[in-house]
Amino acid sequence: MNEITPEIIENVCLEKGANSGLTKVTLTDRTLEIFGGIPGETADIRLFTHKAGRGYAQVIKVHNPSAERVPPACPYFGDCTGCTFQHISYPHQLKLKHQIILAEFEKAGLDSTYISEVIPSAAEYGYRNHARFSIYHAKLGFVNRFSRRHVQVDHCRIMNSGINKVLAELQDKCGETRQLSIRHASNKDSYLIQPKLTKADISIESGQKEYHDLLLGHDFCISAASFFQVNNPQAEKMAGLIKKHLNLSGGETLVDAYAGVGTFAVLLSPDCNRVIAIEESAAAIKDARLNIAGIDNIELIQSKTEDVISQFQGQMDALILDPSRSGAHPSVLASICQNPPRNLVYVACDPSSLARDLKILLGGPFELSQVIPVDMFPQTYHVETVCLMSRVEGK
Ligand SMILES: C[S@@+](CC[C@H](N)C(=O)[O-])C[C@H]1O[C@@H](n2cnc3c(N)ncnc32)[C@H](O)[C@@H]1O
Repeated sequence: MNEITPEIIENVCLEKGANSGLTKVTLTDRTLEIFGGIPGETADIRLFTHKAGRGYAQVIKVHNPSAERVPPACPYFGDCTGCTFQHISYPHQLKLKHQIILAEFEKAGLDSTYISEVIPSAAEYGYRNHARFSIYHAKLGFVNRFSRRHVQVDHCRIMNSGINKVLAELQDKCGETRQLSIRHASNKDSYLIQPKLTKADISIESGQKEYHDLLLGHDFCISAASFFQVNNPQAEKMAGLIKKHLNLSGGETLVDAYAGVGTFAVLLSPDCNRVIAIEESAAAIKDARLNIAGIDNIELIQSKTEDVISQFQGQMDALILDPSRSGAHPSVLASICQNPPRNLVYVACDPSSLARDLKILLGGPFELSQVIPVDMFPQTYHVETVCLMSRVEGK
């Protein structure tokens, strides 16, 4: 068990931290990770937890604010730790995200010169179409990741206006559940609340099995259990980057691995002869079946990518890999290296597993064209990365 302590330590110098958006303080007996700081600042910090020479603390007073420090837009920032970067100017957030990817590349011994500037999100706030609230005594909010204290949140600045409307409606009324997922389309008047709420004072409909949203004008059905990109305009930009790199001329076979509800398969299908979309989740495949209605060149395969990718040896002209945070299974990478498509795009939400997987692909028959970070998640340290690769001729 961590020890909870109100200890305050004054005048510590904040150093560059690990890649979780936190700064670091090195004391004689312990190293602390610090929320709310910027490297180079001197600050007073309040200790949350410490154990075995490690711990977490939060900035409570800054003595020499960085030029990049801005007032957080949200009154909950710090109590709520969902956002880690609200105290940092948006251009500097982008620089930090660039550095996070660069650090992972350097750790893995990869050439970081391919990493371009981070593509900013036009909306710095109000961009998210999906919220997962924790509930305590009927109140919706988030759990502070260090103190584990529940923080009631009446308005979340990074969620879209639809989610905030539902939040206002449901605040204080959700005692029948501990978690609540609210998804609200960015481009349609469609929403989903799970689980179903049954209390008499709740007038809003809940328990929807799915909702719909538009990406590049295409209607996608998304079930409660299915993944969908949380920042629509950035997802559209990402699809554009992938399309440009794959440079399809209509005759190719594209494999979309980790396909979700068919997002990239659908958006790129007009450019190919055949699209094979592989996805393990039954819910996402069910959605994808609806999403490809009327498109006759997409085949859906419900399977783990590692169990089927080798079946397409010699058939793949182009490949999209968009795995979850843990990255691609080693056997997927081995299979791709054995039978390389001409063009490959790896979309990653975790820079560390990306670097690990790139090491294998670039040690094989691929070369990097460009690594393009896309800011899907302003105000947080998270970053999406689109890696554009091609087969090295003769390899
Ligand atoms: C980051 S999401 C990407 C989804 C989709 N490409 C999109 O942009 O909406 C990763 C997807 O991979 C699926 N997945 C996770 N592990 C998998 C595996 N081993 N094989 C196939 N799909 C998997 C998840 O269910 C999820 O839908």
